[in-house]
Amino acid sequence: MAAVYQALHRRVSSLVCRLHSTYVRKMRYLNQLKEDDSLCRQAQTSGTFYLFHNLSPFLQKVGKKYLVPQLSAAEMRRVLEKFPEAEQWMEKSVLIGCSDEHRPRFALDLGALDKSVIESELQGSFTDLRKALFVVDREDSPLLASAQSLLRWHDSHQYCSRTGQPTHKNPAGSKRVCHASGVTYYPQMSPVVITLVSDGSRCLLARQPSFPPGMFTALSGFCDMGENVEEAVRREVAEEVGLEVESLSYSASQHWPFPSSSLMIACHALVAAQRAEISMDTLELEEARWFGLEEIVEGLKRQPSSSKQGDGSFLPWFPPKQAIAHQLIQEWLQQQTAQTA
Ligand SMILES: NC(=O)C1=CN([C@@H]2O[C@H](COP(=O)(O)OP(=O)(O)OC[C@H]3O[C@@H](n4cnc5c(N)ncnc54)[C@H](OP(=O)(O)O)[C@@H]3O)[C@@H](O)[C@H]2O)C=CC1
Ligand SMILES: [Mg+2]
Repeated sequence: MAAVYQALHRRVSSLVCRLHSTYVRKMRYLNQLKEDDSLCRQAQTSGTFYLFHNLSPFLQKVGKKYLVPQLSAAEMRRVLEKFPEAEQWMEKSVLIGCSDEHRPRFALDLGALDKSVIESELQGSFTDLRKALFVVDREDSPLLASAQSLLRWHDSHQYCSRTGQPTHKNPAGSKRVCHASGVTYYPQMSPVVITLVSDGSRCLLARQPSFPPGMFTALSGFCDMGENVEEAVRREVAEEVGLEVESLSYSASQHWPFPSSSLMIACHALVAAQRAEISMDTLELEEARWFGLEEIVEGLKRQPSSSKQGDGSFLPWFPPKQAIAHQLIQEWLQQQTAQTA
């Protein structure tokens, strides 16, 4: 009877499994790898690897395109064989996803090894993430950003903040544990609000002194402890430009790896047109001003390289498509165009 029941159970489970979408099965598999250490160790032998060196991803230039190569476990072993000290280094890798066919993907930072040896062996170069994100294919950018953030988190959480003892990564890299205190540490992101303020016919963009010349973007700021998104938006807009938000709406979110790991929560906010005089926080911002529809259209067309004028000043340009600020500006433009049509 028990055997019949077990067979029936297996049949129902496999039917349920087949009914699940590719996405659901993929997420379940990834979760299993995080929970089951021996399964994850086994997966490392059949997975693919993205390489980093001191947090810079490895890219290959083919013609004009920059590719993000995935190395097989065998290729990884061949690279690591060149460094006797790195024999066990595949264990340092962290799980960053899997293909639809459940081939796991890992990221590994080889920062302590001679980078020129790896670059010539694999015919490519370790490239600063600030450049890499904007030259690789659009679907590769989020992967590089989250892989680097996870590697950065592990690098900066080597010790327990309670005991000072080393912490230990689980095979998937989804947590670190201090054996002395029993404390488990999980990777963290800082929530940041990014807000495109409008007065109904214009939108407000600002620049910090550290931005490249001519670049303007939406207002942003880290959420304070205990704050919700609405409170953070209202406070940041009040602090940075002295305006009071009347209403706001959520647009989208994005993980952003700079300077460490942030969850950017993007919103549109409205201020009253008759109370739209800017009073800028000069400690954080260099310039903050209203932009009309035409100026936004022109700014979106402009490249950083074409923004410099004969007199040395710069015409405004906006963040590239990969940044959520770009999406906010595009949405505002569409809304204005629809209103004026
Ligand atoms: N993807 C996108 O489209 C955009 C992304 N951004 C990102 O948004 C983030 C926040 O924007 P920003 O205007 O600078 O933020 P804030 O307006 O909050 O000001 C930044 C300052 O806040 C302090 N701070 C408070 N909490 C943190 C924390 N958890 N981590 C780091 N600093 C903190 C730091 O001060 P101190 O150093 O004095 O301690 C820092 O200099 C930036 O990292 C930026 O890269 C911004 C615009 C567009
Ligand atoms: Mg700010």
